[in-house]
Amino acid sequence: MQGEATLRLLDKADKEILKLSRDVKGAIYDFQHKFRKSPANPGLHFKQLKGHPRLYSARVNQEYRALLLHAGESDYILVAVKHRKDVYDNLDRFAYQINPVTGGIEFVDLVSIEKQVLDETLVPSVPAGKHVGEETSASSAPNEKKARHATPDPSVSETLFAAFTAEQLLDLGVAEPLLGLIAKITTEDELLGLVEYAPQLTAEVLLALHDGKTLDEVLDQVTTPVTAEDPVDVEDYQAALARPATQVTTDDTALQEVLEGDFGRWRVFLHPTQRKVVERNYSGPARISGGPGTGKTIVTLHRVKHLVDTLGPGDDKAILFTTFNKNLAADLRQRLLELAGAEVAKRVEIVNIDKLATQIVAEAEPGGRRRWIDDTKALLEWEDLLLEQGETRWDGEFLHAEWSHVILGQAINSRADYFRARRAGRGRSISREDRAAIWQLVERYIKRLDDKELWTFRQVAERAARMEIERARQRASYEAGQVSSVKLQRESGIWHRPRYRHIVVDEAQDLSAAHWKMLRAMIPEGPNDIFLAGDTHQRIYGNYVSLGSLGINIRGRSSKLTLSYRTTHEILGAALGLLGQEEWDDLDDGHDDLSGYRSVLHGMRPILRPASTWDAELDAVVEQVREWNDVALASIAICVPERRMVAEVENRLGKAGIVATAIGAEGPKLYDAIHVGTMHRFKGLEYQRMILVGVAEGLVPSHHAAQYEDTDPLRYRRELQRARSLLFVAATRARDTLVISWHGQKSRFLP
Ligand SMILES: Nc1ncnc2c1ncn2[C@@H]1O[C@H](COP(=O)(O)OP(=O)(O)OP(=O)(O)O)[C@@H](O)[C@H]1O
Repeated sequence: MQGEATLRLLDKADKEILKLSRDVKGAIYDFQHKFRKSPANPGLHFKQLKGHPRLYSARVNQEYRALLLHAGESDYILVAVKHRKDVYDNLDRFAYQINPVTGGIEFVDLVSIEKQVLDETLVPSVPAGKHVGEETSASSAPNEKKARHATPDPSVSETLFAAFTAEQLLDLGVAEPLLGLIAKITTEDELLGLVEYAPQLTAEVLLALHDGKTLDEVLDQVTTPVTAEDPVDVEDYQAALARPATQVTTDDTALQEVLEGDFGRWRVFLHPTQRKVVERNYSGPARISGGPGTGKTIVTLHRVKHLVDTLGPGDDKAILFTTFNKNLAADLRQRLLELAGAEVAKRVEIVNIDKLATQIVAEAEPGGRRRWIDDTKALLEWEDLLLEQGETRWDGEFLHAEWSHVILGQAINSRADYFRARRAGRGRSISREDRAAIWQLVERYIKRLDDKELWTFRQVAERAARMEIERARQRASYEAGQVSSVKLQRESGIWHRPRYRHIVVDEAQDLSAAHWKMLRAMIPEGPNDIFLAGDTHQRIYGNYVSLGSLGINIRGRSSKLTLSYRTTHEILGAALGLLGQEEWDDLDDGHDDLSGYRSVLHGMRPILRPASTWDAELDAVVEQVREWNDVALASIAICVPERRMVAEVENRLGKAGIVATAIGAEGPKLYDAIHVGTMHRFKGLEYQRMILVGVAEGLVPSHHAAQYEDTDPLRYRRELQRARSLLFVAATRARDTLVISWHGQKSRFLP
C-alpha cells in the first residue's frame, strides 16, 4: 500500500479507549500519526484479519493492536484498540455492517458486549445518581434502581424481547449481529449493559420497546427520523461513510482529546437527526423543537458554524446568533469558540436579544440619556402610578401585561386601534369603556417613564422593530431605484445592505412579537434566512406569538429532536409528569407535544422530600449537600421559587461552611461553589445534581395566581401553565440526580 490515508474514529470506540492506561493512549496518539502518513510503514504490521475482507489490525505497541475498518480507497475507521490476545484468538467475535435502515456503519465486538451484558460479575449495577457506565462510587439512596435487580421479577422468566420477531427488530434498525444476544436478555440491568456498547439506534429501539412503546410508535418516533434518505447499498462503504448515520470524527483534534480525556462529544458526534438539521438547505425560515437536553443549543452552534463555512470570504459579521438571556449569550460565544475557533466566531455577532434592540436604538439616537428598566422595576412604576391615581379596578401586573402584550405587542399607536385590538390569550374580556380607561392609564404611564427618562425593554424592542422595518422599507425603495435625489441616494446607500445574511435564534419560545418583527426586518426573506430553536414547554416569560403572522413562515420546515443527552430516563419521566395535561403551542397557531422524547441514560428516580418547616427544609439541604461530597461543588445547584429565598439558602450553606453563590443576570459570580438561583435563572443551564426547594402550594404555583381563579379563569390557566413550565425547566437541568423538597403542603404539580 502506498501514500497517505485518512483515519476516523467510530463513535463508542472512544469509550473503550478512554479506559486504557496513559502509556497505551500515548502509543495510540503516535500510531495514528504514523498510520495517516503511511499505512505501509513496516513498523505498523498492518494486516488484514482472516475471514474479514474489510477488517485490518495494526500495531500500536508491543501489547496493543488497533482494529481498522477499510471504507474503500484510502479511508480507514478506527473501530477499537485491544490487547493482542483479544484480537487474533477468536476472529468471529468481530462484526460490522452497514445498517440497512440508517445506512450507517456499525461495529460490535460480540465477546466484550456479551461479557458486559451477561456476566454477572462484570455487569455494573447502576449506582445512585450516575449514568450507566460512569465510573464512580455509589452514594446510597432509598429508591435506588439496584434494588430491582435483587428482587426476582416473576414476569422476567421470559426474555425481555420474546414478543418481537427478528424481522420486526431488524425493520426497526436493530443491528443484526446482536440479535442472538438480545434474545438472551432477561433483566433491565442486562439491557442497560447492552445499551452502553450497542450501536446508537439499537440502543434507542430496545429501550423504547422496553418502555412499552408499540412497534408503530418506535418506528415513527425512533427509526423513521434516522432512516437513510437514499436507498442503502449495504456493500458501499464509501457512500456509508458520508451518511450522517455513520458517527465518526472527521478531524484529528477529537482523537487527541479522547486520548487526553477531555473529549467534548457534542463537538463531534452529532446524532443523525441533529446533523440533518445542521446541514440542510432550507428555502426559508426553519425551526427545530425538542424537549430539554435534546441538543437544540448544540444544533444552533453547529448550524452557525455550517453557515459560516458557506459564506464567502469577508470579515464582516454576516451572521447574527441570538438568545434570550445575557448569560446564555456569553455561553454561546464561549462554546462557538471551542467548536469552531476564533476565525469562525469573528464572523458572528453573538448578543442577547434585548441588548441587540438597545444597540439598534442607541445607534439611531446616539447620546440618548434614557435608562432601561426590567419588568420588576416597570411593575413598581405601575404600582406607584395606580396609588397616585387611586385606581383599583386593575392591578399593576394586569396593566403591565396589557400594555406589553396587547398594545406594544401589536404596535398599537392609537386609542381607536386599541378598541379594535385582538386580545388573544389575555383572559377576561374587557368592555369598550374599560379599554378607554386602560388607554388613558397607559398614556399616563408612558409619560411617567418619559419624565423619568426610563424605558422598558419592551418599549426598546418595539422601537427597534419599527426602526428596522423603516430601514427595510428604505432598502426596498433603494433597490427598486425609486430614490431619485443624489443626496438621498447617498444616504440610502448606507442602508442598502441587510444587516445580516443569516440569523440563528436559541430559546426562541421566549422572544416577544416585537423581537421577531425586528429580526424579520433585519434580513430579507430567502434561503436559510432565519433558523430558530426552542421548546414551548419551557416558555417562562409569557410571550405568546404566531410566527406566521409576523412574517416568519416556518410551515413545512420544522423538525423535532427527541433524544435527551442530558438527563436520565427517570428524571425525564418525572419531569414530564410535572407538565400535567396542559396543551402547548408550536409558536405558530398549532400544537406541539413531546411525543417520542426519551433518554438512553439511566439512574435513580428523583427523590421527593417533605419537611415540616422552611427551616427544616434548609437543614435537609445542608445535609444533602454534605452527603454529596464525592462531586465538585460547582456540579451541584439549588433552585428556589422566590428571589428572597436565594440569600436564605446561601446564608444557611455559608453557616455550615459550604461555599455557595447566587446566579445573577450575568451568570454565577463564583465557579467553585454551589450555585443558587430562582427558577428563571436556570434556563439553559445544566448540573449533575440539583435540589429544587420550596416546591409547595403558595410558592409553586405562587399564591399570586390564586387571585385569578374566579375573576379571570383564562389568565389563571396561563399562570398555572407558566408555573408548570418553570418547574419543568428547573427539574430538567439535573443530569443525574434530582431532589425535590417542600414544606407545608406540597405543590399540586407533584405526584
Ligand atoms: N450529539 C451529542 N453528543 C453528545 N452530547 C450531546 C449531543 N447533543 C447534545 N449533547 C449534550 O446534551 C446536553 C444538552 O444539550 P443542549 O443544551 O444543546 O440541549 P437543549 O435542547 O438546548 O436543552 P434545553 O432546552 O434544556 O436548553 C449538553 O450537555 C450537550 O453537550
